[in-house]
Amino acid sequence: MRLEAILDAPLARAERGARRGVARAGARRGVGRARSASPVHAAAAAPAAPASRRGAAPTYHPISRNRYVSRARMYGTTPACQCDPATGDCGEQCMNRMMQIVCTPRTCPCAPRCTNGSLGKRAAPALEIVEVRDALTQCGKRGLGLQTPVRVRKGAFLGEYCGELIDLPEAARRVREHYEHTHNYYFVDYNTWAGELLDAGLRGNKIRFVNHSCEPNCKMEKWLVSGSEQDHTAEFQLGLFALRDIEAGEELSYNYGWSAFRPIDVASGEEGEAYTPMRCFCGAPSCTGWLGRARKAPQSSRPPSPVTALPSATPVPPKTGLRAKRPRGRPRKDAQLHDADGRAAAGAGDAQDGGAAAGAGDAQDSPAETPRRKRGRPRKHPPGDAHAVRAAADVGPSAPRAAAEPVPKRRRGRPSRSDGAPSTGAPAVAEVLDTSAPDAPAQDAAAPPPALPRRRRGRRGHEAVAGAAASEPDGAAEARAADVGAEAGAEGDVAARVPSPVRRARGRPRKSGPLDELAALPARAPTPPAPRPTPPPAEPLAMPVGVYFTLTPTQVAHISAQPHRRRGRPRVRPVFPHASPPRWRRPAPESDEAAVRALLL
Ligand SMILES: C[S@@+](CC[C@H](N)C(=O)[O-])C[C@H]1O[C@@H](n2cnc3c(N)ncnc32)[C@H](O)[C@@H]1O
Repeated sequence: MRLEAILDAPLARAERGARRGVARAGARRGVGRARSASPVHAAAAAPAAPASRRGAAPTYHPISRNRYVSRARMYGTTPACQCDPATGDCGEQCMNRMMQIVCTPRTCPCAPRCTNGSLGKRAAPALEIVEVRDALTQCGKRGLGLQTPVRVRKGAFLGEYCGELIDLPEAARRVREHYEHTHNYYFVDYNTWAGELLDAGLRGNKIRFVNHSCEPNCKMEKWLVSGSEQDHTAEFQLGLFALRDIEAGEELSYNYGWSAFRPIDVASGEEGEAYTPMRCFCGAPSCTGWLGRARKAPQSSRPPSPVTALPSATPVPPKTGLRAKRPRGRPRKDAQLHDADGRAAAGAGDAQDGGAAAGAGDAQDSPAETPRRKRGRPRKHPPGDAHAVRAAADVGPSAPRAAAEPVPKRRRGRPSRSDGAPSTGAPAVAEVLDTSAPDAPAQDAAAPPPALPRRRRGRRGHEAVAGAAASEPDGAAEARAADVGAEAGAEGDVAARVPSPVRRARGRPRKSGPLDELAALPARAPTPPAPRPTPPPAEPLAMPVGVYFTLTPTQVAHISAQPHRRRGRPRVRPVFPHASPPRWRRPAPESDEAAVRALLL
């Protein structure tokens, strides 16, 4: 008896805590105590613990706003809308609302009547969410689900997807320690380019229970709540909205856009090929049978990844949405590496994270388009001048609409492969892959040295992988690099794809060298290349997450107009909206004497 009491104590404490938490939440939202006694609720809202301890699905801590685990929250301003405070309340015509930007009460002209505030504070939909919480229900093979007990109109806000902001190494750790054996994943993509996810597995709210459907009745949207992409201070909120009128008792669902999460995929255009297929049990008439893209899932030759898939947020929009941004010109030579559709999809997916910019830039690396870049007006700034790019795209959060203007300038200004300037763009895995395959014959001594542009592309791609490795201390990036290499083609050897030191040499090509002497020798019968040793299977690090495709064209243009970002975590810049200038900024010297004195100090 005493032993049982001891064993039951943690669970009992957890359930008491869960009841208290639910009761508190219910009291805030006007829900009675009786509902919190449901065992489903107790299990769902109990404090988090590894599932292996109790042999049950992992529980979670209920939270009502995002927690920042891998970094501190960044603060910044959002643009003020143009609504008329006399008549408007930031309704459907609010510019911020249309761009999925949350109004800041401090700057919104309609405050305090603004209805476009933080998703977590939107009062009217919150009532619906409370009702949805009580409708947690067993959904067979899909586990728990969420349904609404009241009728919901189209476009209604149903709740914010709350979770913990984590980076990729932390996500990998959580998958291995908490989620892998449950096959339940609660990651959604937060900032692709920064490698950040929102995880509702350990801490979250009821929106985490919304299942995937191939014919969803909801959609997940990503709203900017503060800061800007340009300053790397952007923070977001994810919200669930009704796609159509939803009847009472209907289960809520959205299209996860399930895919393997690898930041470098953003640039490669190979999104969707590497994830571990998971069967979809949504039961929709048009169900593809798989979470994600059915046409690609069965083709995956990779063994099931231990770090498997997880849901994403929003449905993949028609890929034609960004096709207009594709550089004009002849069709690309390499259909796989420069897949326009893949690029468009990837660009759209991370458009919020600057991915569209990278997509456009990488597309211009296509040899077919190189001559086109040299036409037109001469550049005002030297190629690769980040300031020039920034100046062309200098749109602050207070001028979101002007962001669409500089897009073409920026793209023209991107350094060509032949001008020798360092790339300002984010190197893509596509570059690694593109370099590898064509340059493989260069190992043959009789072959001429490879062309310089390809060497550059390969080097940049290599640096991308190396940079990622440097930023991830536990070697996750190496694993990912190997993973990407394995997924890139039949060879699966990322080491063989990384250019040799000779090919990575900077500067003009040598006039003569060992390779030239070899090339000058009389031709001989080509010897078949020696078979490459099969590399040991790399530990996969594909963490399936979704990609958000919810940007409006204006938002896409806004992000496309911004300079490329570094990979890895963004540099956090302090924001001083109201404070005096920082101390380290000395006032400009007024005279030569003052300037000399300032130099001497
Ligand atoms: C965000 S959770 C959704 C809530 C989950 N059903 C639960 O019980 O906690 C995502 C997980 O639900 C399952 N799931 C959701 N939709 C599904 C579907 N259409 N078919 C199969 N499994 C699904 C998958 O295991 C997935 O990893």
